[in-house]
Amino acid sequence: MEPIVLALVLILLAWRFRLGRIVRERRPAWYWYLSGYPVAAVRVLASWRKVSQLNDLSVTHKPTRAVLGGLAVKGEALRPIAPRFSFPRPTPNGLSVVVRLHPGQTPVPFLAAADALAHAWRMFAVRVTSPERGVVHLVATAADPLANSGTAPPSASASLLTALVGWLENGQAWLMDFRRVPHWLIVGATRSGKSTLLARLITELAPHPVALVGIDCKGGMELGIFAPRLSALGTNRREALAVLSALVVDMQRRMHTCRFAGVRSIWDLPEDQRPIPVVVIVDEIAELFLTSGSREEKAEAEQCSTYLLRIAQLGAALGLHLVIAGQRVGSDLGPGITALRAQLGGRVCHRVNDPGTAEMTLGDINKDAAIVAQSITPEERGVAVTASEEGGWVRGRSHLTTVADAKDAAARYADMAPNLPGLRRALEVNDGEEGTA
Ligand SMILES: Nc1ncnc2c1ncn2[C@@H]1O[C@H](COP(=O)(O)OP(=O)(O)OP(=O)(O)O)[C@@H](O)[C@H]1O
Repeated sequence: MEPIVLALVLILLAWRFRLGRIVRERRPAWYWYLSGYPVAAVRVLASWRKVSQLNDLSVTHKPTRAVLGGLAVKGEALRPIAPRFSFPRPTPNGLSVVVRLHPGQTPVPFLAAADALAHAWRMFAVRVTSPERGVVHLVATAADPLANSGTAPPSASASLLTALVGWLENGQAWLMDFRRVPHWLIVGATRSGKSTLLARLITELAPHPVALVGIDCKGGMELGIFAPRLSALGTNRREALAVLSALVVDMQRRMHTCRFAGVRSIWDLPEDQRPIPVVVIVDEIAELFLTSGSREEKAEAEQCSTYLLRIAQLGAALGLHLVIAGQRVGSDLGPGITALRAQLGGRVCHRVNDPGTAEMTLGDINKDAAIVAQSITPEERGVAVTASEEGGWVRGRSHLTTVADAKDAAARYADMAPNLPGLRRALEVNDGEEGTA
C-alpha cells in the first residue's frame, strides 16, 4: 500500500474511534468544518434541484401551452429551472447559501420552504433573509446552538449604552444597543427568563456612565437587588408616578439645553455639557397599568401611561431610554399600551402562554418572528426571539445571571450611580405625602 494511502487510512481510523470524539467535545466548530460541513455541502448541492422543484422555488421559461396541429395542448412544464445558488459556505455551526432569484420571483416561497429545506439537508433549522431585492440568503444551522447556555459571552461591552446579553443562534453575540434601538419591550410567560435577561442587562450597563432607574410595582422584589446601582427605584404605582413625572421634567430641561445649543440631540452637545443618559427599566408593566377600578388608581395609571408614552416618543434624542418588561402587552392593560408598544422599536419575546401575545409582541415587526416565538418550549428557559424595527429577527439565549452575580455587580458599581436630584426629591416628597395621608 502506498504510504500516503496508509496515512489516510490511519487518520480515518483514529478519527472514527477517538480523535473525532475529542475534537467534537473540545472544538465543536472544527469538528463541524472537518466532518459535518463537507457531507452537508454535498447534500445541499445534490438535492438543490429536487428540493426547489418540490417547493415551487423553480420556474420554467418554456410555455406550458403549445400549439400542435391547430390544437392548444396544455401540459406540465418539462424542465423547471432551479434558481442559481452559490457554493455552500461553512459557518461555525452550519452553512450559508446565497440564492439569486429569477426575474419576478420573491423571497416568499423560500420563507415557506424553510422547514422543507432543513428537512432535506438534515439541519436543525434554515433561516431565510433577503438583504436586497432578487437575492435570498439561506443560513442553515446543524444543531440548536441555544440548546444549553454555553459559555458566558465576554462581558462589559465597550461601547456606551450597548449591553452584551447572550448568544444568538447564528453564533454571534446578542447585543442590545440603545444608541441604535432606543427603547425595548421584553415579553415572556412566568419562568420564561425575563428577569434573567433584565438582570444581565443591568449587570452589563452597571459599569457604563449611565443612570439606571427602576420601576418595579411588585414591591421592588425583582429590581430591589440592584438598588445600590439605581438612581431611583419606584416600588408602587404612586412612586412610579413620582419618578416618571420627574423624568418628564428632566426631559424638558434636556430639550431646552439642546434648543439653546442649536442641536437636535444630546449626542451633538459637547461632552462636558451632555446630560447623562438614563435607562428606565419597568418590570411587569401590568402592575403599573391594571387598577382595582377606583377613580384615583385609574387616574394614576393613565398618568403613568402618558408619561411613558412621552418618554418613548421624545426620549431617544434626549438620552432617555425605556425597557418595558411584562407577561403580556394586550389592550386589556388599557388604551395606552398599544401606543406605547408602537414606540418600542426593539422587541424580545420569550416563551408565551398564547399565540396572541407573541403576535402582539412581534407581529407588527415580523410575522415569521411571531410564529417562531410560539415554538419556544418551557424547557428552553432564557431562549427568546429578538427583532427590531430595522427589520430581521433572530433567536437568542440570554446568559444566565444569578441573583448573586447581579447583587455583586450592583454593589461593585454602586458609586457609578449618578445622583439625579429631581428623582430623589420626587420620591422624598412622595414619601412625605404618604406619611401625612
Ligand atoms: N438564559 C438562561 N439560561 C438558563 N436558564 C435560565 C435562563 N434564563 C432563565 N433561566 C432559568 O429559568 C428560571 C426562571 O427565569 P426568570 O426568573 O428569569 O423567569 P421570569 O420570566 O422572570 O419569571 P417570573 O415572571 O415568574 O419572574 C431561572 O431561575 C433560571 O434558572
